[in-house]
Amino acid sequence: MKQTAVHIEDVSVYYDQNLAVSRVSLDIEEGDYLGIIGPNGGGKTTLLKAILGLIPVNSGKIEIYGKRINKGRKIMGYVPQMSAVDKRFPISVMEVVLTGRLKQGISPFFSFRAEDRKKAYEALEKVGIQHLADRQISALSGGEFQRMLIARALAVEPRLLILDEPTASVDVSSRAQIYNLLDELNKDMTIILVSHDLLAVSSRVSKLACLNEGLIYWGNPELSEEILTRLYGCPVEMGGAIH
Ligand SMILES: Nc1ncnc2c1ncn2[C@@H]1O[C@H](COP(=O)(O)OP(=O)(O)OP(=O)(O)O)[C@@H](O)[C@H]1O
Repeated sequence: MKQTAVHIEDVSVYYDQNLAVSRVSLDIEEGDYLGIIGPNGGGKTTLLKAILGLIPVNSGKIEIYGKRINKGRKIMGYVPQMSAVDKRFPISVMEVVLTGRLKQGISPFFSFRAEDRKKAYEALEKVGIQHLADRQISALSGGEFQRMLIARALAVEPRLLILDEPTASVDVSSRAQIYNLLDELNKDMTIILVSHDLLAVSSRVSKLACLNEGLIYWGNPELSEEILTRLYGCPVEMGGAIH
């Protein structure tokens, strides 16, 4: 039997008095490729952050490979929304990817080991931008920037890769490259992907969760008109991305 990678049980998250995620329960099995879709403000990023242990849950519990979150965190790689990252920061691609190798409790005179540099370079090779290792991040295209963020998450050597809209702000060919890369990575790791790209998500993922505060649907990636209407509160075309 497959191991449960993420166990989410009756989880609710509030920001002050405002409910963002309401009583969500779902299990993600080892090797799954879960897509999470839903309207703006539907709680997708909040749920990802709760899985990562970046924000506390107000009720319910989350376990990563059978353990409470803090212990599981080292096995998760996170690709945040690109808009959450300052592109103007004067730092090279390699330096960003190396931050994925940082351990907690480092000293002020910390320096990366040769092993860290090797792993970071391998992560860049995996996403196909090793030739950009020394480039400043301000000089990257949208697609290259996204792949750098994925490389940073891979440098953690995660069992679980969590991505928040990795195809936002990239062109059609970069989008296809990123989806192909995720298909490849899914051979070795469990993936959770938040996306507004309904067609791509429903054709690539192995499980689908539809979130609008509460879980509207969870199961095989078969999107019906009825589910989409309930999710977005209006009739929706499958054709493209929804923002
Ligand atoms: N740091 C915060 N403080 C207060 N409220 C927040 C905070 N972050 C998110 N929220 C609110 O929580 C709700 C869920 O937001 P969240 O970002 O999780 O949604 P989302 O589904 O990821 O949206 P989007 O598709 O637009 O990225 C929204 O109403 C949002 O305004």
